Amino acid sequence: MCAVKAPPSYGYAFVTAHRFLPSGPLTGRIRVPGDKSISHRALMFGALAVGRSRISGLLEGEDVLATAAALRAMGARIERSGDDWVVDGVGVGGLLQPEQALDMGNSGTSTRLLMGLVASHGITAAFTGDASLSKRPMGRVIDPLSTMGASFTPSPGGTLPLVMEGMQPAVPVTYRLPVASAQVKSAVLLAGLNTPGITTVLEPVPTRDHTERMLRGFGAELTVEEADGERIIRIHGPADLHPCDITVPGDPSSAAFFAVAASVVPGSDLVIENVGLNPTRDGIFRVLGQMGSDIEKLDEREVGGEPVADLRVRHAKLKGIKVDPAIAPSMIDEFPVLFVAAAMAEGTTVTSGLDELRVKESDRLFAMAAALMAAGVTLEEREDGLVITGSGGEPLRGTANARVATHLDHRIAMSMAVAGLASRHGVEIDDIEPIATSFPNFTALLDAAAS
Ligand SMILES: O=C(O)C1=C[C@@H](OP(=O)(O)O)[C@@H](O)[C@H](O)C1
Ligand SMILES: C=C(OP(=O)(O)O)C(=O)O
Repeated sequence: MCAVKAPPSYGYAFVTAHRFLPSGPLTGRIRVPGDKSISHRALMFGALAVGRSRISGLLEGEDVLATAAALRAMGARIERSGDDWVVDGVGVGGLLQPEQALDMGNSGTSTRLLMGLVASHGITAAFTGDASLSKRPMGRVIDPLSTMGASFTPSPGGTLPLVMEGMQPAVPVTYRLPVASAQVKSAVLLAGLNTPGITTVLEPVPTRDHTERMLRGFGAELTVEEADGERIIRIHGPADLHPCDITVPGDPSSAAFFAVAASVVPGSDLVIENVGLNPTRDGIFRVLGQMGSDIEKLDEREVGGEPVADLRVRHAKLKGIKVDPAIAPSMIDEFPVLFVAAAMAEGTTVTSGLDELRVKESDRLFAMAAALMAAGVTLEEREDGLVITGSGGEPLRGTANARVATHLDHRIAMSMAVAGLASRHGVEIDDIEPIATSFPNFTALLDAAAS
């Protein structure tokens, strides 16, 4: 443990550098926090229901808390109650105009989904975010929401900060997604909640389907059909949402860091409890399986309408593979840590079709290429993926003073923490503060599993 707090270069809060040292086996049982995507949606749909929803297992990460704060600013009551959270909704159409700018912090999901909600309410809202979020493209939601009637004043390049004016009643549209994005799909469907008529999203490449599953659970009239190889999702508005009790399963994106860590650190035998395994999210476990990992699903069950299991992960000799780009949407946030698994495998791993990684919290292809090279990994950065030559299970050989830059990206920080466990000298990360956006107890769990 070497944590050094220092003033940041980007202007607020603190940065905390941390060296993740080579580790002994990961063992025992751990439980990762609630799913981030489901937590955002539970708060939003609860806020639009008439009555009180109760949420257990909510992720208390900064991203989800930014969603909660924004919904409060628009009239919902959201409070922690013991271990649960309660949400008193305002009803679809009932969002109030926020008095101040909505601070979205680091969270793309909060921003794009809330823009969808505001689009069909007769209110004006300003959205701001941190240095990372302020670089991310919002044109992808501005385009369809404009055709529904909302108007926008974004910063140059279609980014935050921006001001938007919703339109009530908005106009129902049929929108074919030009990019495989659950955030864009959800923004249009959420705008459709308060739009009279049928709003349709055509989805050529399936993405995570929590919005569809959960909106139906809250009582929306939403149908999903498949035709000519695409999903057709229709929402009938205006919708009446009824309150729900929701149990949020563990986040597979968070579990992935521990699944890779236990796979690459010799002697590991770790159980990760309560992991959500929705087929639109479980690509990482399928790809690790193709690489020869030893991951067993125990006690498969359903939690909150989602498939869940405990995962027993044992150290295994991984081999490099060519990753099918078609699997990317079901593991889009897990590529940084997959690259670490590839760095420890025998042979070469080739990834492609990953252009979307360039517009996440950081350019994740660039950031991971630079970080892994600093950790001693041989790789090639291509336009749409990385080609990584694995160490064959040998600890990564970076120099003792190598330091990696996380670019305000929690997933780069956690992936390189895992690389540190499997390295000869450890890996120093310039700033671990962003980890709190999605996985506040990450280092505590790592210390517990590796002790
Ligand atoms: O809808 C969601 O909850 C999310 C969708 C994905 O983003 P895109 O829709 O931009 O791919 C993912 O990267 C993000 O962490 C969460
Ligand atoms: C991309 C991510 O989140 P968001 O888009 O919500 O910032 C992520 O959590 O990896």
